[in-house]
Amino acid sequence: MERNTCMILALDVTDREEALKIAEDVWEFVDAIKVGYPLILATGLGIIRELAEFAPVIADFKVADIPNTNRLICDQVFEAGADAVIVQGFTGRDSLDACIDIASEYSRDVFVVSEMSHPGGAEFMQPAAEAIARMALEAGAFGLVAPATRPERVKKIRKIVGDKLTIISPGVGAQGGRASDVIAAGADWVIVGRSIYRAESPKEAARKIAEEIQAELRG
Ligand SMILES: O=C1C[C@H](C(=O)O)N([C@@H]2O[C@H](COP(=O)(O)O)[C@@H](O)[C@H]2O)C(=O)N1
Repeated sequence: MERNTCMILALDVTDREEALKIAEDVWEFVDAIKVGYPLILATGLGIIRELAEFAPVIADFKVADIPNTNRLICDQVFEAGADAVIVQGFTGRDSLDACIDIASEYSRDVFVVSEMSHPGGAEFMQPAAEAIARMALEAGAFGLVAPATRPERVKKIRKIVGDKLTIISPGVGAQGGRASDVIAAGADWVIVGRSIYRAESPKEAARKIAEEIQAELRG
């Protein structure tokens, strides 16, 4: 993924037309579009190829099963045209390896969730987050998901992986995180959903956040 806007759109709408309209409106302000169960369950996997016309697509399925099932899932995801997949790390190294093996067959990328951004992410995942980050690094993942709601955690996880893994951070806006704070803490991309797709003008909302990020990067 080319890094220039440092922003990923989380397109969690459940209508195909609305999804395509928002993608058309905001594509110039994002480096990728993240889709997940809400949109895919509502419209089917075909939306991935349609959105790929606007930007690289990250399939956020939080893949978290035994190795064989993970393999089967990731095969479908990349067959559908996704550029990357988001998987959970808490299921352990063999399950992660299965995802990375399939991704490398398609020359595609795997992001591993280290710690989730909502309050519950601090209960069971936070204690394991650093070990998951180390595992992702050793396993050859492309990147990590780390919480924009806790920039100090992103800083800690960045220390563990150095510049070897890309960090993408959800939790900006609706969950209380600030884009500039988490970029300053070491995230490479921020993931933004409701603050854009629920805005009066998604285009203007995306422009505003992109400008905030660029101001932070200029220092
Ligand atoms: O820890 C995580 C993991 C997960 C992810 O990105 O993998 N997300 C996703 O990021 C987006 C934030 O949306 P909004 O809150 O801007 O509307 C949604 O698609 C969430 O499912 C998190 O919010 N936190």
